[in-house]
Amino acid sequence: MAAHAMKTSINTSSTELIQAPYRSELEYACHAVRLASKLCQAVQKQLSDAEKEEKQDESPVTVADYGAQAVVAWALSQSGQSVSMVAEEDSASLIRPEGRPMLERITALVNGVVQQEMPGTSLSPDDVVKLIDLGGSSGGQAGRHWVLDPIDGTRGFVGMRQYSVCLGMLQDGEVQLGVLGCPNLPQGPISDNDGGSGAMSRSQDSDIGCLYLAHKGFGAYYAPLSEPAAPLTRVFVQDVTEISQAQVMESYETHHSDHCFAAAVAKETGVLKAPLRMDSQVKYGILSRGEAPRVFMRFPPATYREKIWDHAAGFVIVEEAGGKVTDTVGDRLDFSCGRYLDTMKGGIVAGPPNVHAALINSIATVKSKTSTS
Ligand SMILES: Nc1ncnc2c1ncn2[C@@H]1O[C@H](COP(=O)(O)O)[C@@H](O)[C@H]1OP(=O)(O)O
Ligand SMILES: [Mg+2]
Repeated sequence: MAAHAMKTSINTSSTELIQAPYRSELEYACHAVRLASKLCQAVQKQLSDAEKEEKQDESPVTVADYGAQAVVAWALSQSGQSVSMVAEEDSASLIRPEGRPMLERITALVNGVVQQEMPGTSLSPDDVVKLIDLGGSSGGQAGRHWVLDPIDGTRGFVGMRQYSVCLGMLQDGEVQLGVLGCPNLPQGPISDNDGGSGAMSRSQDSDIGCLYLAHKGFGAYYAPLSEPAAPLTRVFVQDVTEISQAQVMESYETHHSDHCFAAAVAKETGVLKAPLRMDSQVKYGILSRGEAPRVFMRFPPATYREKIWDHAAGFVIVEEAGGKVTDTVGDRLDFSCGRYLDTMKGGIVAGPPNVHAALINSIATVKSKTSTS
């Protein structure tokens, strides 16, 4: 496939990224995430009041999920390089006869986005199926694999809360690039309301929508999601100088992460502030931007199998912002084992290094207290 000229996706001119080996790939990735975020925003705006109320009808999120995956695959393919992608969705349910109406809705949405980029382009339903199925790679230790969650935080998307478009790039088993599109995240200071639907109620504001990106060895950066030409700002995790003032970030959904266990760990460590509950990987973005001393903890049910696309982008962004991201025994996350993070033990702890070790110790203490009580 011939490479096409890219519109500006990020303004790397005054940053260390000028020297980075995967700078071009990062530019394509940022462009892809911006386009997919645009598609998701359009669908979320159209959610009817009934859909918001009932949260029963999963079709808007399904359409946006598939559509965002197709748009990312299309935008990455514009580089002219072959694309191997480990992504959440596949076309199995769309290629059945009863999936045809959904496939047609998705195709119309995808064309709406790609035609703005490249007038005259018209993708057929078959093209869209092929793009979605580029996500069927099994990843692993060798070669290059893009890692995509087209909508992380589907509950947040339907609930008009936070969600993110998450794209990472694995090269020989290491996450080299990460891009997080956070369409509902305020650009200014986060308040506790922003975890719920508070941020959406200020959706008329222009100060909503954030893009975080990182290149291994070359830093983590922020830009407003809708301003491709804006200069990138380098971001750093904030150290915790007073543990009582640190804030724990955790899942909004109670069944995604054990809030009681997190509260016990926070207490054991000396944290006094109430937690900030938010959906999706936006929490990694908030941690990396360092506006306040925060940490992120996730304790999923033991039966839950964690996927690489739910953490790859956030992982490299936080690490490049100077933070530490491990499982609950302090081991680095390993993204080279295929589609799942199967070596991860117990969940995820992320934060500035000066408090990360204290959290890991507290987890061990709380576990031993619960097993002996
Ligand atoms: N039963 C579950 N337990 C733990 N995590 C889950 C569960 N179901 C979905 N998730 C995933 O939790 C992540 C959301 O992060 P958070 O819990 O921090 O809001 C998403 O990746 C979501 O998947 P999905 O991307 O399919 O929505
Ligand atoms: Mg996800």
